[in-house]
Parts: sequence; C-alpha cells; structure tokens
Amino acid sequence: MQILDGKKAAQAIKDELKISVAQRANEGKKIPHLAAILVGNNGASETYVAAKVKACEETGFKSTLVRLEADISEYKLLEAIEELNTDPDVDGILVQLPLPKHISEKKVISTIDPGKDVDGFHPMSVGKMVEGLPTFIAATPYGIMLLLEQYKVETKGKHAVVIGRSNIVGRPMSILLSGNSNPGNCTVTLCHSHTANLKEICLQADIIVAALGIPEFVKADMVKDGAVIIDVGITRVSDPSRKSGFKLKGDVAFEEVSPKSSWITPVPGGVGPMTIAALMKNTYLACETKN
Ligand SMILES: NC(=O)C1=CN([C@@H]2O[C@H](COP(=O)(O)OP(=O)(O)OC[C@H]3O[C@@H](n4cnc5c(N)ncnc54)[C@H](OP(=O)(O)O)[C@@H]3O)[C@@H](O)[C@H]2O)C=CC1
Ligand SMILES: Nc1nc(=O)c2c([nH]1)NC[C@@H]1CN(c3ccc(C(=O)N[C@@H](CCC(=O)O)C(=O)O)cc3)C=[N+]21
Repeated sequence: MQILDGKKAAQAIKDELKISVAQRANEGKKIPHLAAILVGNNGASETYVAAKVKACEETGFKSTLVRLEADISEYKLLEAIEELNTDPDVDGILVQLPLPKHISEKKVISTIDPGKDVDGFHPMSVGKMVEGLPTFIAATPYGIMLLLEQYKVETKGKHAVVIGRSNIVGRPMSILLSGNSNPGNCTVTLCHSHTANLKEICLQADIIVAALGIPEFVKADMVKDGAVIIDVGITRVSDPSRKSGFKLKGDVAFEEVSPKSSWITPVPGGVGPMTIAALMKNTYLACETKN
C-alpha cells in the first residue's frame, strides 16, 4: 500500500504557482485575483473558504471574500456576482456551495461569467469539458487527475468505478477518467443510490472513486486486491475528545481497505488539499488567458 499524499502534491503545485506569480509581478503583469462569495455561516463552508483564502495568500494571489447574510435574496446575490463579473481586476469567481434553500444554485452558477468560472460549474465549462476542449475543470475531479498524474498512477485500460453522480464530483470525474488522454482511458462505471449490486461492481474495479458522503461506506469486502482507492468523502463526525468536537471521516474504511490497495488517499490530507490546489491553477489560468 502506498499513500497518495494530497497535502504534499498540493504544496508542490502551490510552490510552482508562487514562482509563476512572482515572475508575472516582476514583469509588471497583473497578479491573479480570486473572489469567493460565502452566503451564511455554515461551519464546513467557513473552513473551506478560509482554506482557499489562505492558499491565495501563500501563493501571492490577491483574494476577496464577499460575505452575505443567509437570508439575502437571490436577486441581491446575482447582483453581487454581476459586480464581480464586470470588475476587470477579478480573474476568478467562486460561490461556495451549498446555498440556502431559497436560492437556485443553477441560476447562480449560470450567472458567473464563464471566463471567470474557476469552479468549472457553469454549463459552458461543463460542455467544453465533455467535448475535451480546454476549459476550467471542476476543482475536485481536476485535483484528483493532478494527483494521479503526479504519482504516475497507470489508468489506461483500467476499470474505474465512481460512486456518486453529483455535478461537482462524481459525474465530471467519470467523464475525465473516460477521456482519451493521460490520466484517463479508463472504462468507467458510474454508480449512485439506485445502482444494483454495487458491491459486485466495486469488486471488479481497478480504481474506485468514492464520492457519496457516507462515512466508511467502502469496506474491505468491496475491494479487489491491488485496487487504487480515491476517497473524496469528508464528513464531520462527533468526537468529544477533540478541541473542535469533531473529526473528519472519509467514505472509505481506511484501516481495513488500505492493506488491500495499491494506492490510497487519506482523509484528511488527500483529495481536499488537491481541490484547493486545482482551484488555484484554474485561477492562474483565468488570469493568464486574459492578461
Ligand atoms: N474533498 C473534497 O474536496 C470534496 C469533498 N466532498 C465530499 O464528497 C462527498 C460527496 O459530495 P457530493 O458529490 O457533493 O455529494 P452529493 O450528496 O451531491 O451526491 C452524493 C451522490 O452519492 C450517491 N449515493 C448516496 N448514497 C449512496 C449509496 N448508498 N450508494 C451509492 N451511491 C450513493 C447519490 O446518489 P443519487 O444521485 O441517486 O442521490 C449521489 O449521486 C461528501 O462527503 C462531500 O463532503 C465534496 C466536494 C469536494
Ligand atoms: N463552489 C464550491 N466549490 C468547491 O470547491 C466546494 C464547494 N463549493 N462546496 C464544498 C466542497 C468541499 N470542498 C473542499 C475543499 C477543501 C477541502 C479540504 O481542504 N480538506 C482538508 C481538511 C479540511 C478540514 O480540516 O476540514 C483535507 O481533506 O485534508 C475539503 C473540501 C470544496 N467544495
């Protein structure tokens, strides 16, 4: 068993970006600027947005955090996005999800200027990704591809099983892994809550991407010897012995699954940090494309 160390790989990407940004600054060029919108004060969202702002500081990007009340109207939120769309200094815009129930995520995402859509959630970005055209790729699946690339994990001809079909993780992941470049060229099975015989399907997988949001769902008896395990899930479970009062659990039962795996991502320190590194790469790309 070998660890796919997302923390280390993410640091390497951020170090590279830091050099590129310093170079741009030296040449008198604009430095990348990420604007994040956070609606309400959901604990996990606060943590993620704070981590993104910190990554900007570390790499020399400019960042703006726009905080809006949980009861803000959809109209006001769309206005805030329009303002960032037209601000020539802002290169990338992300609206942290989930949003309060009275706001349509679809509408919000479609309002973001596709040229600034560093989350890769806009229908235009998704369409381009499906066609294999250059575009912003959603940060989590993009981060996973970068991790596989960094560790030179062989994916060609492998059977990849993706569990979860969300627009932000599972579905784009399935499309990227089935793509005809490296990493990719997998035969992909995309599973969800209506999949029959999930265990049997998983047992045939050379690569499993678990993105369903149920802690320790993937057990040793679902995994073939030598499989590559990518654990996307992050759930906060209560742990009174910790100062925070919780610990993070992945969708994979790491203790029992890791001995059977060839490669495995830990939680924390796996896919999470890669998501942020991928977002930074997208923001750099947004800046470079326009300036
Ligand atoms: N590390 C990171 O950077 C990130 C981590 N996450 C984490 O990843 C997990 C998934 O997130 P997200 O994709 O947004 O989740 P969603 O809740 O949007 O989607 C979950 C998916 O899993 C499927 N599912 C649920 N239960 C089962 C089951 N018993 N068997 C098979 N499939 C099932 C659902 O099926 P159906 O469609 O039928 O409902 C759905 O497609 C969460 O823990 C989240 O916190 C998310 C984003 C980034
Ligand atoms: N518009 C939008 N874009 C997103 O990219 C987005 C989103 N909304 N909503 C929620 C999910 C989740 N997500 C994570 C980012 C970083 C970590 C991360 O850094 N995790 C650390 C631990 C962090 C902790 O301590 O909680 C790790 O796994 O090591 C996790 C999850 C981005 N998401």
